Amino acid sequence: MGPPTPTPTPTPARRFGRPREGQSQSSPNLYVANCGPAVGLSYETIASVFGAFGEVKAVNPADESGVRVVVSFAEEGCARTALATLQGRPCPQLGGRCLHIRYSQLQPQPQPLSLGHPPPLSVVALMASELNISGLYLLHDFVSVEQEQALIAAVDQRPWNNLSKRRVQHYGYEFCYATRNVNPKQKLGELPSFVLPVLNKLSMFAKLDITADIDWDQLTVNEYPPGVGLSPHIDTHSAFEGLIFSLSLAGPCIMEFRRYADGDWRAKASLGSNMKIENPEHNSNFIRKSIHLPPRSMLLLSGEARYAWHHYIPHHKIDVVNDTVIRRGTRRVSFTFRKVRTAPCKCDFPQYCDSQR
Ligand SMILES: O=C(O)CCC(=O)C(=O)O
Ligand SMILES: [Fe+2]
Repeated sequence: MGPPTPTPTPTPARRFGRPREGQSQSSPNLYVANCGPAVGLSYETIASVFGAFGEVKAVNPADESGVRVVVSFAEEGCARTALATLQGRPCPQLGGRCLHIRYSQLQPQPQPLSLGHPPPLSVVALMASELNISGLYLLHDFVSVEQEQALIAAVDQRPWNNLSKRRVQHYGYEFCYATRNVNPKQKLGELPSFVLPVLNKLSMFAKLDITADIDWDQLTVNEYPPGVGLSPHIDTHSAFEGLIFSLSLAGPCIMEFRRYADGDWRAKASLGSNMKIENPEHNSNFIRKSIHLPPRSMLLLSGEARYAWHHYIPHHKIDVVNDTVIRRGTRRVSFTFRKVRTAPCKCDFPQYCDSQR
């Protein structure tokens, strides 16, 4: 068997192109060649280098090569200065690479409705910063393809528990789906040694001013067959501490975040409201934001993202990420790292908090 082909990140590449005839030749978007995750430069690093010229709204892959990106500034003037300063010169902050830069324009797109699937409900973000949810972070390429393979091989050698639509493994503490909680008095053991490289790398988040130096003691591995998702939920506040990391492996998914206007949908149902909301999917009183989680990316839920937003993986065989149609052809395996809570939660979101009711 040859080396695994990394699953390509769906890109908004076709959304951008060279300015066409009749289109303005300058733009807030820059096409930048010779940098990207394939040469060890993360989107965050690129955003910070270009951020020296003004507010960067997004850095997107320009195609599936991993060495071409589109940097979108909030203002055209900032793109102009960045292009004039960086074009064709070695950039010390980007490993001395010589960048090839030109303007790039957002191109009008045909609607993909003829493909026989519903239109996307909302724009799907590729970077957490686009969602503007406090405490939500996404790091692309958090593990290498080789590490991904080793992690998957390790869990495939261990027994899976079958749920109705997906399989799970629990380490550290068993997670009980009926109570959505753990029994803190029943420790199964330490986290397995095959996740140590991942745990060590979590300290990278310290750069984001988050103390990630935590003694993680609960790991849930989820295996989702193609098209299987996860119901909207907030991880029980009293069960786990305030940082939850989730590593996506093998296949991608879209994760939707929902902020319910009336607090927790369950609170309303249990108050005997005549709205009879038994399932959050029947309550439309929320705002939603979606993000694409590619394989090998690490998601962090903290603060408001962890405590006040439901997270949800829609049950779709086909996801539409902006103009790109992605078939979930492979299983997705996620590793969710959590710290079991030993004292009541005292978060700033009592309306969602089972410790504060
Ligand atoms: O699969 C994931 O990334 C999320 C899993 C999750 O939300 C959970 O186990 O509570
Ligand atoms: Fe969760």
